[in-house]
Amino acid sequence: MSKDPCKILLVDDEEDILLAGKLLLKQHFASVITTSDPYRIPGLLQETDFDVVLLDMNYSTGATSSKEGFHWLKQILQLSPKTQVILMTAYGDIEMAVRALKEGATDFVLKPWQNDKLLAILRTACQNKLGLKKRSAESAENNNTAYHYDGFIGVSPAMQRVYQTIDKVARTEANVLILGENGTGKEVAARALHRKSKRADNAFEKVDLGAVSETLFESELFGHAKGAFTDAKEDRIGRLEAATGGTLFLDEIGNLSHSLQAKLLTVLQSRQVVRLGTNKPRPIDIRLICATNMPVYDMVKEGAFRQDLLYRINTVEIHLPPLRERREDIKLLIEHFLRVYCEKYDRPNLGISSSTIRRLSEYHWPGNIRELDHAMERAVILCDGDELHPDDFYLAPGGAPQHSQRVEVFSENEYTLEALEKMMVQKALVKHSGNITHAAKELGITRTALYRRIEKHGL
Ligand SMILES: Nc1ncnc2c1ncn2[C@@H]1O[C@H](COP(=O)(O)OP(=O)(O)OP(=O)(O)O)[C@@H](O)[C@H]1O
Repeated sequence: MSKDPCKILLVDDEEDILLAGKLLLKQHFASVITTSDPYRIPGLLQETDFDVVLLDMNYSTGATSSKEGFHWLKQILQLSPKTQVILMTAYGDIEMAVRALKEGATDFVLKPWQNDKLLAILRTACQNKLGLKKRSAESAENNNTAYHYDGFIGVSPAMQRVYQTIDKVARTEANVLILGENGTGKEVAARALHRKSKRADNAFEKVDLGAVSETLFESELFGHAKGAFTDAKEDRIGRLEAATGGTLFLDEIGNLSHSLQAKLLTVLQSRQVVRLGTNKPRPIDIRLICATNMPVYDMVKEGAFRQDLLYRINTVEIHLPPLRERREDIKLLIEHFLRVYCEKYDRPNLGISSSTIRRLSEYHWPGNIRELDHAMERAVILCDGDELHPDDFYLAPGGAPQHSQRVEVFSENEYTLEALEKMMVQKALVKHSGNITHAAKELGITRTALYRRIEKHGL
């Protein structure tokens, strides 16, 4: 899973909240800073251009008035007007939260938070902020936009066709199916479609169907009433309802089992959901975007994917070409990621030799742009000199998948759980030529869990 390029500041006087928040958020966002002292906010805002501040409302012992929260909300908006502020409030403080929205907060979240709800709110806030940043950057440097297109970098004819299709369909309500290998930018395309649509001011709700278990599917997508099942402690809105007015992005739709395909189809046809444990249909007004790296048309022929569901979701199709089929974009992407990581890791003098660019352009990038992104980040971190050379990249000769060269052999003494886990992950990646979905399936874990392990073991 790719991290949102978003910088978040979490302010709360309870250390437990800070720890839980940091552990959750750093899996999904590029940078997460926490502080228990609100008086540090002005200094931290001066040091870092935070995209979002997640702010508790009360700091003094026993305080419940939220006066401090309002004070800090005002301060943040004065010091950094584009920063999105999300307030954390206790249950029952809804009136106060509404007042805070009027005073400039972007949104609020109830404590204790539900992880997926918090992540959805933060993602939307990040998109708002990044959209603002992008718009002001675009007007400031028009000369540098020739190869940029709403989150994409690339000038190849294949990408120009993608941009044209996005421009044509974004403002319609057509359902869009985005096809392409892992890491080719399917989510980037989905977000661009949303940002350019009439629904841009409403939610962009992403559901990774590869990561939702069969048992939780209905409650996650359709919601549930309190008591609908043992763990249903309170009423909960589903992701489809949450997307109402906006865009629902169903990622990895090819991974859906047959029975879940039927359930999803029923909802899409009727345009209403019934929360688990209730019998009241609720209308949903969504624009649907789906994506997959699976060969859905072959799957239909084999009976693994329902044809009627495919016809419902593929009004317009967008094919994202693999990087090896648009090599003219590789140099631009290398230069882009080099700029990003030199800034991130404070390496202003680091460059790249033209022979290295040539070598990287010849490689076949089975993991596409995500692999190039990670390779550049790793190289910038590890390079000791002022110029990146081919040796700074762990690329296989002849362009074979990167993972194939890197399976290590463990001796008996090294059979720790960690070592075994690393070995299993490597083996699965090699077997499936770096295809994350297939490797995750073989390992019996979600794609998100696999990405986490790849990061953890530095693969
Ligand atoms: N054309 C592009 N220019 C710049 N960055 C890109 C481009 N395409 C993709 N990326 C970046 O590459 C990474 C992978 O993109 P994204 O998550 O959209 O791919 P995906 O096809 O949805 O992958 P998966 O199928 O594995 O979910 C992200 O960090 C994204 O920002």
